[in-house]
Order: sequence, then structure tokens, then C-alpha cells
Amino acid sequence: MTSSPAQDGGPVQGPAGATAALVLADGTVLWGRGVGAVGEAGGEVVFNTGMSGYQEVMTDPSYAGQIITFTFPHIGNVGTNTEDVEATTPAARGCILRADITEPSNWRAAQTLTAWLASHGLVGMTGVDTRRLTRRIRDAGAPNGIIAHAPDGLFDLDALKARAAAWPSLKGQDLAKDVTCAQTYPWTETRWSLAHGYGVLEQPRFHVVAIDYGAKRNILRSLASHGCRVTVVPAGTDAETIMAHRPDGIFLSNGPGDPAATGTYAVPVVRRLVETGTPIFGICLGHQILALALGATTYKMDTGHRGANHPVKDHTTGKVEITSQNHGFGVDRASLPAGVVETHTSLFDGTVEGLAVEGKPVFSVQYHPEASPGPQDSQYLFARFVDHIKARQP
Ligand SMILES: NC(=O)CC[C@H](N)C(=O)O
Repeated sequence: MTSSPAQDGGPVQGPAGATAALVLADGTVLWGRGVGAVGEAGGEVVFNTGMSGYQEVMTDPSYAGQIITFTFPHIGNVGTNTEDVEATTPAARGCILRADITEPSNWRAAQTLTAWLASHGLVGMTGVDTRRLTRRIRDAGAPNGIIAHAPDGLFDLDALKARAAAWPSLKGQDLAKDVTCAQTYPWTETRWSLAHGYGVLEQPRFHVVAIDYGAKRNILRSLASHGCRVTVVPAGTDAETIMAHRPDGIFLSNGPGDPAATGTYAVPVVRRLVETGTPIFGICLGHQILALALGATTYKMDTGHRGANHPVKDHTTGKVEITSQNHGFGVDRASLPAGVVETHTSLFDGTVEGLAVEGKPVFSVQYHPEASPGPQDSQYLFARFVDHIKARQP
């Protein structure tokens, strides 16, 4: 194939050594080196500031429809393994990295990140000025974009620009239905760190039904480690079926996409569940769906929160905790109805981070107390949920 620009606007040769291009919806092109699967991946381009835990991040189902820019420059150093996954099939579309991926140096490494990306059909690129890209996202909001990985260095830029510009916004998209489990199943695995003596490990005493909108495994492990027998049900399960499990508590999971787009099925179910008086705990998408069920509204944030160092204040104790976060939508404070209290607030941008219903054992947080990756400060929330359950036992 020719290395000079095609006359008809077809494929052109990128700069020397470039085997990948990131094309943003506004036509910006960033060149790099392709890793993982060959081909194209489109999505909303977001950034995550965590310094570790790239495999957990890449497998968090809440990243469906998104391409993740890692601001930490060295990603892949410890390879990948079969344990640090939050779901078996990654829902993220691809990744954008600063440095080239080096040989893994870790006793747990089973595969290089490069091979792992390829084995999951994920397109990635290295050699990108991720600081420039992150500033672009921070200043102008998370853009849609396409990563194209072409080992021959040929790119049809006009076509890529047109596809990036036409890529649909996450606003209005229900992605929870794509990542939820197909069938009801029991979850029994506990957190290994807790099981090894670093925290609470109780025998299952309470039955919790977890509604799976795209649940991370470490949330289910955290519930199991706090004495809960967990039954996981698909996102579309109705309130009668959930109550027929005779739950002591109900958990609303994290998940991808626009919470408002679950308004046809999840929101009315959660409204019914709140009426039953059963203790309810929601995380991230679960928090947003709970807010919608209570009558509040949600909105799409410009850049969202993704990382492992977000300070949040718990107004019920006055304590500040450092939290793990991954969300691009938020609950609108002005829309909170009477009787719904803001319990937690972000100390980065003052947005709502937690809610509770006055007089009911119902609460939620916008961030990720299970971490994975991230600090363990917020584990107390699982204990708070179990305390609500205990308080209702005869
Ligand atoms: N981690 C999550 O549950 C994310 C919730 C939602 N999809 C958001 O982006 O805000």
C-alpha cells in the first residue's frame, strides 16, 4: 500500500512509527502505538487518576461504553492475573496509556497486559501525551472518540473523524441491561484480605438480595464478608420476585450508563422496595437509581470522578474519608425532596456523595466503599448497612 496520502480521501500513512490514532469528536487526532486488539474502539474518553489497580479498573462494568485514559504513566508493570478482575468480561472499550507496556515484574503475573488486552478484544494505545489529553477532558468535558489500531500505520482519518463526531452520547443510554447477570445466583466468596484477618469476617447471618446493574465482585465479597448471604438478581427483576426471596436487606449495585435511562424498569422497582421498609443500600448507579426512585433528578457531569483519592465528608460523623470513585452522572442537590438527607459531600467539587431517607433504613453513596482499587476508608458503610439489618431483627 502506498505511504503517501490517497487522492480519494482514503487511508493515509500516519507519522513514522505511529500504529494507533485517537480521533476525538472535534477532529483532534493524537498519535501513538497500538497495543492489544487490532481494529477500532469507540466510546466516551474519560480519565482515571488511580496509581494502581488497572486490571480492576478495566474490568469494572461501570466503564461500559468508555475508553479509559490512565493518568499514571506506567501501566502494565505487574501484568495481569486471574484474580484481580471485577467481572470476567471487560465492559470498557479500550485504554490510552503514556508509556509503553514493559515486561511484567510480579509473582502473580499470568499474562502481559498487552496479551490480556488482545485476548479480550480490547484496543489500546501507548505513547500518548496523557497530561495534554486529561487537561482537554478537564477543561472541555469528556469527549467521544475512537481509537484505531492499525499495525500498517494506515488510517482513514476523514472516516474516523466522521464516526467519532457521530458517536452517541452516554446521556440517555441504558447500559445496565447489557452487563447485568442473565440469571439469579448465590454469591459466597468473601474478601480475601478480610478472610486473612485484616477486617471483619462473619458467618452469613442475614440474607441480602443484590440487584445487579453491573456489580463489581468486590462489592459482593464485601457484603459476604460482613455476614451476608447474598443472592444476586438480574437488573430487570420485579419487586414481588425480590421480596419473595424474603431479604433482610436489599443492595443496589453500581453499573454503567445513564441512571435516568433505567426509569422504565429499575426506578419503579426500587420505589416499591423503599415502601416495604426493608433496609436498602445503594452504591454509585444504585445510589442514583435510589435518588430517582425517591423523586430526585440526576444529571450528566462534565468530567465525572474517576480515581482513588477523592476526599468525601460524612456529615453523620464529621469524618473525611479518601474514596475510590468512578462516575460520570450525579444527583442534583436542588432536586432532593423533603425527607431525603445529603449525608456525604465531595470535598473536590461539592457535589452530592451520599443520601439517606429520614426515618427509614435506606441510604446510598455515590462512590465505591469496596474500593478495588482504592483506599479502605469507607468499609464502615457495609457495617452500617448490616447494623440497619440487625436493628430490624426480631
Ligand atoms: N460506578 C457507577 O456505578 C457509575 C454510575 C453511572 N454509570 C455514572 O457514570 O455515573
